[in-house]
Amino acid sequence: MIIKPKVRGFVCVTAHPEGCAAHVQEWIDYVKAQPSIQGGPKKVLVIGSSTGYGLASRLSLAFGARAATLGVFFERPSEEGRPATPGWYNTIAFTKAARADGLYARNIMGDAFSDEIKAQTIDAIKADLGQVDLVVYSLASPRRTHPKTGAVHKSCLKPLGAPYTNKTVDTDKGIVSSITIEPADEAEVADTVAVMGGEDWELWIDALRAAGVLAPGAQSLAYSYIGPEVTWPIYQNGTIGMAKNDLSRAAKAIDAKLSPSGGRAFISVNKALVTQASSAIPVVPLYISILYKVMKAAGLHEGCIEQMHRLFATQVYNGHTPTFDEAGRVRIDDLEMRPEIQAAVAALWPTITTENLESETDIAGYRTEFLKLFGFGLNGVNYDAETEPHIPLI
Ligand SMILES: NC(=O)c1ccc[n+]([C@@H]2O[C@H](COP(=O)([O-])OP(=O)(O)OC[C@H]3O[C@@H](n4cnc5c(N)ncnc54)[C@H](O)[C@@H]3O)[C@@H](O)[C@H]2O)c1
Repeated sequence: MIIKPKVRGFVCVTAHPEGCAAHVQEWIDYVKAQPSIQGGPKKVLVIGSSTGYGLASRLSLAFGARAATLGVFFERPSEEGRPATPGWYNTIAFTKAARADGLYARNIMGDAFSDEIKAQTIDAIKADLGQVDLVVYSLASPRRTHPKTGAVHKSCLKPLGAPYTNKTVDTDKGIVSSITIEPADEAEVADTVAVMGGEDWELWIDALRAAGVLAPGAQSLAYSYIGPEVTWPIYQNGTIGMAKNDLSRAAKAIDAKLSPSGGRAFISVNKALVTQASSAIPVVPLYISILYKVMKAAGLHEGCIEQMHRLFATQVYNGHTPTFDEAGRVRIDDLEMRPEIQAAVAALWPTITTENLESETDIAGYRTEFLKLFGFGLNGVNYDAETEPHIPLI
């Protein structure tokens, strides 16, 4: 099958297996070029391990600290005439490379919100690892079937209280327009908290503890975002922000459970980056396009792999302990939030139009990164050649 990108709105419905493998290899090469992480975890469970920050976490710790990794994710396999989703191919590429390097890597494909996948994961830990010393929780999902009630909760990205109007960009067509988003009702807030809040993270930790598969001193972390005021109505003060507040609540509750044995749980606030999850948020892709322009010009740009490697190498391991902000979070978004970076973004924001989008923002870099998520635009891959889309998971 010859596979080309097919972009529909904020998703690409195709993915290229060799391109995804080349993308994973770029990340491995980055990690291998850094000094190794000392005192890192030996056995790591990553929930949401196939793309974005979760994949970058898994890969940093495998190749940077030689950790054994167990990954949990939910991806769609290939079908007749249709490639699999990128995380499927990423996971195969990661696993092959890790095993070739003598590293343990095992994968569990299925709904992490379910009791069944939690049980399968615990069985895998018992069989192969005994216990894990780090649990990374990096799920981003549009829906969750609640394991106890069976209710299906759908998350939404809406402001609270009043409609929110701002600029947004159609990243595919390059059109800057004004968007008004109506506020969420109470049920939508509750649903978004049910999907993206902390309850499932707590259920995971409770299940792992009850099964005795958390090592003494085990740590757990989850990821959040704050960003600039221009995005607050839709992010920090919107439905997703309420879910992230609940994630912070869960971090404290989990921390209280892990700290008696010398462990800890905390949230890392990460930089805004192009991922499948962030491309779906109104306004944010325009912000990212401007931010990339400003951060690249300042020599401060980082992608997922640089962010996660820096998190583990400078905040968690290598003899470091985390530096927490006033709310107890690690701020690996520190470079994004520097006053001079935010001032430059804020100055550009009102001036951006469809006409100057290409010259004044890094929309080109946004598009390149977006296509890379699906394995397109990687050096050394022949996109005109036949490629095998049906690859079994390993
Ligand atoms: N992208 C950003 O700009 C950004 C910034 C800061 C924080 N974050 C946070 O980082 C975390 C990860 O987001 P991302 O951007 O890397 O997202 P992503 O879409 O790249 O990755 C999501 C992962 O979750 C997995 N997943 C989704 N539903 C699942 C399910 N039901 N069962 C099992 N696995 C499932 C996917 O397979 C994938 O591995 C989120 O908490 C997000 O809010 C993202």
